[in-house]
Amino acid sequence: MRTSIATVSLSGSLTEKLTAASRAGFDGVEIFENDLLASPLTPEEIRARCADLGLTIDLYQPMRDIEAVPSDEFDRNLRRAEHKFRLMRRLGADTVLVCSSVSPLAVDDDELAARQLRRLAELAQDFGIRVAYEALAWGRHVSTYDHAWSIVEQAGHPALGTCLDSFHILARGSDPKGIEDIPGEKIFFLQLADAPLMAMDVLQWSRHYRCFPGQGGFDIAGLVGHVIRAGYQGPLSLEVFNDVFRQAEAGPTAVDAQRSLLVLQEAAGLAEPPAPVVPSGIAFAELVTPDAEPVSAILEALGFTRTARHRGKPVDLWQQGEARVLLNTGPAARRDGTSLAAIGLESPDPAGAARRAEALLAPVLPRRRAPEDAPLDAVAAPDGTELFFCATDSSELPHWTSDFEPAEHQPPTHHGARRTGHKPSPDGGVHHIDHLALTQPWHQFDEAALFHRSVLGFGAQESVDVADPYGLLRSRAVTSADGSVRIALGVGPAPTADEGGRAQHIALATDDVVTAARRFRAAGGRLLPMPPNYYDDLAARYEFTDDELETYRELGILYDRDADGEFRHCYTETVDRVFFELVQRDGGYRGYGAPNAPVRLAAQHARRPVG
Ligand SMILES: O=C(O)c1ccc(O)c(O)c1
Ligand SMILES: [Mg+2]
Repeated sequence: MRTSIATVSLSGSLTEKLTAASRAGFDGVEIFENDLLASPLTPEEIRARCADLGLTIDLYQPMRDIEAVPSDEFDRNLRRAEHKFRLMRRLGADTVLVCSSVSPLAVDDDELAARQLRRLAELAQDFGIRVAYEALAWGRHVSTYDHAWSIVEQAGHPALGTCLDSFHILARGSDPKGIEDIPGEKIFFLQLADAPLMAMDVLQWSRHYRCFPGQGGFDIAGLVGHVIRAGYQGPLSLEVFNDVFRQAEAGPTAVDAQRSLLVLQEAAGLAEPPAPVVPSGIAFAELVTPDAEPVSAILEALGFTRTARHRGKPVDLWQQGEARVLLNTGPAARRDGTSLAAIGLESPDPAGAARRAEALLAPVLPRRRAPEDAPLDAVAAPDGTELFFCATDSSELPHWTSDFEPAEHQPPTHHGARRTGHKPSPDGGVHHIDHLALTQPWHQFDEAALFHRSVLGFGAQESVDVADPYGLLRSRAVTSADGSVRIALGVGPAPTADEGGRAQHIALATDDVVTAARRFRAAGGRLLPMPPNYYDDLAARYEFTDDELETYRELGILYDRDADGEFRHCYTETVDRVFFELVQRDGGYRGYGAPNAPVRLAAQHARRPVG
């Protein structure tokens, strides 16, 4: 279907918004009146700019407080409307949105509302314009879509129809099934916005927290299904008032918006992009660092072995069980310091995964980063992390490991060997990467969750808020259905957050975190100490033996439990942005130890040099 976006959804000048919408592949725009008022361009110039960019102007909006008012007031409203109709002619826009009145002058009289809207439609018709009447969820007397439709129906004029807005409909808790009772040709416009489910004033909710479909808690695809079954033929148009998007760069926001519509159309059965290819494991995590020493020392103390080195680049492969960490001391590190730059995802069909990603507007990266590399399909996540689709054990596909040659004087390597599953390692060894935690730029949290869900076919868990001593951290995990890939997406306290706010980490799975922690320490590793008060509290909440508790306290091991299992975890020191976590996940524990995160964050802040 045709796609459109309201200029209010994007940041910047009108010109910047139009350019971003066009580049992201939108067919049209809704011009928000304020964007036009503030623009130095004449209506004719805006019209020409849109035409140059291949955009139609699908809606001009909003016209407010028109209907159900005393007749002298209505006469003034008609005069105002006529003025706007002339403007719309100059713009080349043929549909105007009229939202239900919030005026104290408006009376609760549907018959009067219908009569006045009919009069407005007659005037509009003289200008070749159609009026789309929308119920604002906080309208004074009209606040539901079915009420707005019944007034439109009463008015009975061909130039008057209704505008449906998913936010107003779903925020009021209306049943969208009734949409199917509206004749499709009377649905003049469809505006789409999602929102996180919150208990708050509906106007504030709408003006600040709307988000793109798939980023909130509403069933937008279900609603669209009803609208399509009603026979609606117009565009799918995004109208998102959001405090974050207002500040973020328009270009990436427009791409995020277009991606949300692609996924929405797939969910509503209106489009069939290449199917998701869900990754089946983490092949590797790649750290870049300007100085290999500190991270190598930690890896070594954790029991990793440097098993191989890249044939053409300063990249080492460190391995333990199925956990593989690449340590890259190439040029990128000088720019970013120590950070998690890339993730290798085991994929049953790397080319298919890349096709899916490309169809969903993920930036596809060159298949070879350097001439000597094996060709690998790769895309960039919104935060710039490179995602490689790998097939470590496939006989037909190029191995990423073939770029590496065994390190000298090292024990025999396992890379390239057949996957044997996760062998129990009661000796405290690490057998695989349990999860990766990536901190997103402050304005890309919703985008990141939608990206990982839609491009990689992951499920997204609920977002959790974690108290940091200097702000609030939000975290949301995206995982493959079987839990073989888990990525925790976080967002730091503030745009200006220090490096701590942008920390990343690699969590390593062990069957025995106590032994693993002891071995790490015995090998010279430094564990993050936790405050004694935490262990007092653990003693109050759970029935540990004194010995057990003392062991946890001594090693800085944290504990959590859910309905399915238990979680024990501890942390290494931090190098620049990066640290490691050792985790023991027992039973079917699904979380990431979120209740312990405030204590961990405070402990990490306490270790940071004061500056
Ligand atoms: O918040 C508002 O005023 C407003 C205006 C126009 C719309 O289409 C809408 O959904 C909300
Ligand atoms: Mg609307």
